Amino acid sequence: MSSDFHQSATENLHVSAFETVITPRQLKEALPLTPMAERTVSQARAAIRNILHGRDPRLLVIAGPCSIHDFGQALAYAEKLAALREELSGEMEIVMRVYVDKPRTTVGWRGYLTDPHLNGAYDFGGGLKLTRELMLQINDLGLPVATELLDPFVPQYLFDLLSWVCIGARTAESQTHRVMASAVSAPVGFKNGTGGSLKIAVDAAVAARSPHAFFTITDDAQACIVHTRGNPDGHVVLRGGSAGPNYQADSVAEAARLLELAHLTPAVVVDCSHANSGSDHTRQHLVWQDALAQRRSGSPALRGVMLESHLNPGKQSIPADLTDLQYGVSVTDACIGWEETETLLRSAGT
Ligand SMILES: O=C[C@H](O)[C@H](O)COP(=O)(O)O
Ligand SMILES: C=C(OP(=O)(O)O)C(=O)O
Repeated sequence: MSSDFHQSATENLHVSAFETVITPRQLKEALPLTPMAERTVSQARAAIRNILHGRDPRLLVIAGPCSIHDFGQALAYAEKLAALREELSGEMEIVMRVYVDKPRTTVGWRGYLTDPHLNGAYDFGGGLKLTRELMLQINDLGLPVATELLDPFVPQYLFDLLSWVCIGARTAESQTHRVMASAVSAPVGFKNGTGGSLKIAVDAAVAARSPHAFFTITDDAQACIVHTRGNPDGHVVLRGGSAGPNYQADSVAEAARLLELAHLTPAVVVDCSHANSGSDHTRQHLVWQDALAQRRSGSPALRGVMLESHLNPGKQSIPADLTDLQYGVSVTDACIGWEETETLLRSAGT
């Protein structure tokens, strides 16, 4: 940890340390994209684009833990999901949620990327290495990876490994995130705001479609300005809001209408969790079934569904003694367990 930073009467008054960290180039040289991972990402991005733009009738399914907190458990989940992805590939394009950077309503554990040891040590360098290794191994299984884009410098380290990216409900209105999304090589879904505003998500997709310029770092961690071309694959993720759920047909139709008005492809993903389930994992199946019924009744805009799912159902608080953690149970939002995940995914075609 370096304490060598400039302090004057007007700056760094609330800072205790600056700490240098591995550069994007060093991380990518230590853990390079494998040929298999490159194939997984390229093929999944193309498939997801085709689904979003209505050229592939299959369902996009983004399933996985609310947050990753254990490497081995994440990989055990990935192995099961990779097998199911293969089996159900005629009906759906399955992508795994590998969410490592968590936005908190106030405070709380911020995820595997920033605090991989779950102990408040904020070992970002370790979190970057573990996350890249995990995402590589999952891609090497042939299973594409999805994550939430939260921290502005993370894309340089990890985004060659991502097939689908989300801007969450707490940041969809943020210009910083919208302009970053304009640079992302994968399709980006924008959640409606926590208050329920659909306009926030549609405005975000409109903003991200345009070219922008913003501050970031190069692969060598040199401060730079990146000039972007704009992301043509922005879409909306309905996650409910403080007034209640918004997965129903009228909300999907309204989202599609607003996207079309903005000259964007009317592509909508329904999140079965968060405010659509009242954060009650035992209600996710109701949203899943409703979304599938909408598709069966011919709703063309509903192109994808998100599930928060882990090896075991429910959630747990992070205990003081980490050996007390229950195996495969979420440490953030409650998830459905693997058994129910498998049942729901298999039921999609019936
Ligand atoms: O998806 C996860 C959570 O809903 C989000 O990170 C907010 O969590 P919190 O309200 O527990 O802080
Ligand atoms: C934080 C998440 O969702 P939201 O932004 O909808 O709260 C999430 O999907 O992990």
